[in-house]
Amino acid sequence: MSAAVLDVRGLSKSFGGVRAVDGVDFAVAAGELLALIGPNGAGKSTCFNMLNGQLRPDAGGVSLNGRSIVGLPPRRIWRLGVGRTFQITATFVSMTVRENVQMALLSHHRRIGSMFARASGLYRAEADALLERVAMRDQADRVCGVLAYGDLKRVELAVALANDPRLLLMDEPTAGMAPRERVQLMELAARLARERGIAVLFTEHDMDVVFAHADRVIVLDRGRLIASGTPDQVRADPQVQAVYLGSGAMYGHAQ
Ligand SMILES: Nc1ncnc2c1ncn2[C@@H]1O[C@H](COP(=O)(O)OP(=O)(O)OP(=O)(O)O)[C@@H](O)[C@H]1O
Repeated sequence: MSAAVLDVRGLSKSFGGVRAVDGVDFAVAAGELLALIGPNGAGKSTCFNMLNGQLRPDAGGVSLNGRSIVGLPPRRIWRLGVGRTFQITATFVSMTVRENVQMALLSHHRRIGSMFARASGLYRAEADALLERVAMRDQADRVCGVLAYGDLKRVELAVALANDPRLLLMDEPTAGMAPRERVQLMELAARLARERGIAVLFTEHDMDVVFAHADRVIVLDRGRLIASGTPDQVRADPQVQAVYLGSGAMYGHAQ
């Protein structure tokens, strides 16, 4: 396994008396898909929001390729190579698929100041190359507002890739998708992660997706890391089974 892209040590955050994230340690390597799972309220979103700078940790360290990013504003963290795909898709619905990716490329290359109307030829080839990678090239001229949900998620992946991320945070990437689309999206994410050496951290409620696509899994419960290992190790862990007992989630049913 290559050196960690993301290294998290003792990460902690409380809200009032609630220890939302409590002394959590983990690392993600280049090309690796790490799933962060846990029941509702376990601390997954709080953890994500500390990694992307939306929340400041009370304690702990977060480093990206050996550089501390704790306390940096979200924009700076994004610039350093932390991309994110959203549960609610973050594309501009009235713009075309290609324009959305061009906008992301303009922003990455710090040319967002140039008038977009005049700049519509900029990064067109790069945008099309990214769209090719996510199998959306043939829909480049459609406005995002008319796309099927699964297609929109692939555009969102291309938008995230435009920033050339070292770490990609995917917040429930397959929520709202049909089973076949879920498999396709996660296979695509895994392929891109390996090709580009991107570390991927994702949260997911669908255990089929987690066990089929994660290289490793970490489990939070009430803010604490209770298990980590391969999908098989985590599935067989009695503490993990106890946390999920009765939810049916460990057996592939909706939570
Ligand atoms: N801004 C906030 N103010 C107060 N409490 C919060 C806040 N954000 C989260 N919490 C609390 O922190 C705990 C962890 O919440 P968090 O949203 O991180 O869990 P989660 O694992 O993402 O849950 P879910 O799967 O339901 O999205 C919960 O008890 C939650 O109520």
